[in-house]
This record gives sequence, C-alpha cells and structure tokens, in this order.
Amino acid sequence: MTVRVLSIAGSDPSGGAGIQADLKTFAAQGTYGMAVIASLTAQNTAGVRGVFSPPASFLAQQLDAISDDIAVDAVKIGMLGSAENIAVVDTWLATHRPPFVVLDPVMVATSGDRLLDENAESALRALLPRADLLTPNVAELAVLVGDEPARDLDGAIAQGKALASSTGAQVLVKGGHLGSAGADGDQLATDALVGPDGSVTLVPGPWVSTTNTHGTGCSLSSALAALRPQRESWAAAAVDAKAWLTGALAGGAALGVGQGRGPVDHLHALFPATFSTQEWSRIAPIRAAIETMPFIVALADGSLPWVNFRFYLAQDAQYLREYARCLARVAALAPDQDAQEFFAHSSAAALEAEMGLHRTLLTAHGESLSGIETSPVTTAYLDHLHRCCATGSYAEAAAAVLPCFWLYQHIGERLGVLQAQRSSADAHPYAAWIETYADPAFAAATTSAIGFADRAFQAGSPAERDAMIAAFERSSRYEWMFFAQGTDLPAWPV
Ligand SMILES: Nc1ncnc2c1ncn2[C@@H]1O[C@H](COP(=O)(O)OP(=O)(O)OP(=O)(O)O)[C@@H](O)[C@H]1O
Ligand SMILES: Cc1ncc(CO)c(N)n1
Repeated sequence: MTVRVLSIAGSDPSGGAGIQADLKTFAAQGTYGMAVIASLTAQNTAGVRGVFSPPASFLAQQLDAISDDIAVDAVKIGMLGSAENIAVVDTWLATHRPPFVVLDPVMVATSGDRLLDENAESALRALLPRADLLTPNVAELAVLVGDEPARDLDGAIAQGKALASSTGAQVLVKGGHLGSAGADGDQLATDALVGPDGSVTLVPGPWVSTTNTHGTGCSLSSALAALRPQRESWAAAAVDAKAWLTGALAGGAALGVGQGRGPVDHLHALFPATFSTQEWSRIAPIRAAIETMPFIVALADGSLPWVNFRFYLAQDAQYLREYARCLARVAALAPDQDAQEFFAHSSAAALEAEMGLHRTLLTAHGESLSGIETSPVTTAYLDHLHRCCATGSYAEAAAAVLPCFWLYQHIGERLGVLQAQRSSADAHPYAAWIETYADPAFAAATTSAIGFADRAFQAGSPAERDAMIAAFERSSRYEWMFFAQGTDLPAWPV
C-alpha cells in the first residue's frame, strides 16, 4: 500500500514553499500526498505580502474530513498562522495522532517576514511535545530556547539539545545557513539530528552554491515525514531526505522561476534536466551581459548610430554566408530525415530570409554587401563553427549552431515586447530587424533546434556530451563578442 502523508500547513501560491512544496515533495518520495490548508499567504520568491488565516473551525472541518475517511501514515505540520489554529491541531493530534509527526515550527520566513501571530508563539511552544521530530531553522531554534541565534553548528546543536530535552522530541538542527568546513576544506551544509537523550547524529551534505533556496525548510520537513514510514529510523530518513534536497537545490536554478530567491526542483529525480535547460541556465551570465550591453540597449531604443549598425550588419552578412554552410553540414550529418530537413531548411533560410534582410537594410542606405572585410571576431566565431561542423559529431555541430538561433530569438522577443509598448507614431529605425527575430516562426525554428540538440545529447556518448557543452558555451560567448564589436568602433573598414 502506498504511504499516505498529510501536510497541515500554509499555502504559497508561488509553489516553492508551504503546501505546494509539501505535495511535490511527497510525490518525489513516492508517497500519496494530502494537504489541509491552515493559512493562506500572498507571497512569491521575493517575499511575503500578506497572510490570511481562515476560521479555525474550518481547519477542524478539513482535518475531520481526512481522519473520518483515510488512515494517515505520517503528518508534517508547517505554518499554522494563529493560536486558534494551533489549538485545533493540538486537539486533533490528541485523538488522531498518526504514527509519525514532523513539526516545522514556522514563525519567520527566510525573507524575514512573520508567518505566525506574535501572541501564538507560546501556543506553538506547547504543541511541540506532540511531535516526534522538530525541524526549526537557526532563527526559530533561538526563539524557542530563548537565546540569540547560533553562529556556528556547535552552538545550534547545543540549543537543539535544550529543545529536545524540554520537548521530548528529536530535533533536526539545520546548519545550512551556517555553513561548515569539511576535512578537505570543502564547504558543507551540515545538519544534526539531536535526541532528547542528548545524542547527536551529524547529517552532512555538500554546500550548493545557489540562490534557489526558497522553501528548503518546508521541503526538508515534508521529505522527512514521507520517508520515515519507509525507513528504519529518523537518522536513516534524514540522510535520504538530505541527499534528495541537495539534488533539488542543485536543480533549482534551471527551473528559471522568479526574480528573487527561487524554488528548488522537487521533481529533479523524475525529470532530469535536459541539455538545453541546463545550458540555458549555465549561460545566464552571458545572457545577462548581452541583454544589458550598450549595443543591444541602443538597438532596443533605436538610438544606435547607423555607423555601428551598418558595421554589425556587414559583419553579420559575412557571418550568415558561412553559418549557412555550417547548417548545411549539420544537415549532412543528421541521423534522421526530420533533422536533415530542418537543418537544410535553416541553411536556406539563413541565406534567403536573414541575409535578404541585411541586403535590404544596407541597400536602403545606399550600401552594398560586396568588398566587406571580415573582422577578427567574426573570423574567430566562424572558425569555431566550421571546426565543430567539419570535424565534430552531429551532436557537437547541432550544439554549436544552437546559440545563433536561441540568443537571437531571446533578444528578438525582448526587443519585440519593447517595440509593442512604443506608440506606433515613433518609427523605429531598426524595426525590420526586430520583427525578423521576434517573429513566431523564428521562435518555432528555435524550439525545433533546441529539441534536436536535446535528442542528440540524450543519444550522445559522454565524450559527445562534453563536446556539446563546450561548443554551446563557446558559441554563446562569441555571440556576445559579435554584438560587442558593433560598439567597439573606430570601425573595422566596411
Ligand atoms: N546552500 C545550501 N546548500 C546545501 N544545503 C542547504 C543550503 N541552504 C540550505 N540548505 C539545507 O536546506 C535545509 C533547510 O535549511 P534552512 O535552514 O535553509 O531552512 P529554513 O530556513 O527553514 O528554510 P525556508 O524558511 O526557506 O523554508 C537544511 O537541510 C539545510 O542544510
Ligand atoms: C506557506 C509557507 N510556509 C512556510 C514558509 C517558510 O519558508 C513559507 N515561506 N510559506
């Protein structure tokens, strides 16, 4: 029978913490998840805007609906919001206590926002002895033992011992925020399971360098509740919950959710990140550099001088002719007819549509495409593409040509949005360029190119995969340099 786990907690509409995180976590541990909503928050990855707790009588009604019908193997208790809600949960536990109870004493969010009425702290303290395991963060642990927040793991463990002994529950001391050094100097995020008898079991884990930490506490406590019925002890559940959370932390950035401290990827083990999602997140600094570089900013608002745009267009025309040859080579290497058609068609489109655009823009200004000298950056980018497509595998070649689709589609879409916000009266000097790359047909081609690269990665050998990653990142870097040369004039003679 599937393990049935209940969360009694608050709602986080942004999906990274609270009930939403708990249900994803329960699913990730292969259990059947249920959720009773004690409180509602209006929050996102940047912080909490509001809290609303429905009447406590309705919390009681939800709990009774569960226990009248379903046997619950474990419960995780999170944000309860008010003293009245705490009293309802206390009463429910007195008669319907499931075999395993994890209590995450949610008082203050990572963002510093309060999630519990001030007058409810003593009620929460009184509820703690009903739990088997408490999972306070450093700040909550300090409040619960009436001390200053610990500054290192030893200090937090000492407070954990005090809390375990006064409540009779085990305490998982979360050292994540504190950090600690491993034997070989690696930074660790070590937690510690402290028993009421003063026993301490360290649960070490690697430190994950990420800003995606929203909801880590909720996710860890719900993983513990879901794993405990499937393991021999809290220590065994803690080791496995920690390993799962480390993977979720590492996968968080690739989700691309939110502007603040983003969520972790609860389902990372079910849906491993693809080549494209992983690489798109890895080139985030390059994307940010492109989005904010003077050439793109001036292209977006139309203030880019013609001399700079002309230089860029002339170089890009040189680039497109060779890029089209590279795409034709990818077509020649393609493992199936779909891929062959796509890359052959893209090769033709680079010559017809894109180079046609450049020719039109240049001739409108009385300039021609002939007699252009190829700049060092253009040469370097093309040498890289030619090498990948001439001597590399299909997979490497498909990865090398991908940034040219994807970064242009990305920039085109952004500039298209800005363009749409402008009044139609202000003619934009480079509107035709923006329209070409903001075109939904170009977005569709980009989606196809991403799909072909992902499939090649899946089918690729370890060496081919490494080559794909290196080729994609190098091409992305060259895309940035290619735009940059457009403002680094005095101009290369065109
Ligand atoms: N950067 C990190 N790398 C590895 N583990 C981390 C990191 N940050 C937090 N953790 C781990 O995440 C778990 C939750 O700890 P944390 O102290 O962040 O909880 P919390 O403050 O209750 O979280 P939240 O309020 O965001 O839900 C712990 O196991 C901790 O070790
Ligand atoms: C609903 C909810 N519960 C708990 C936390 C603590 O992270 C949060 N931010 N939101």
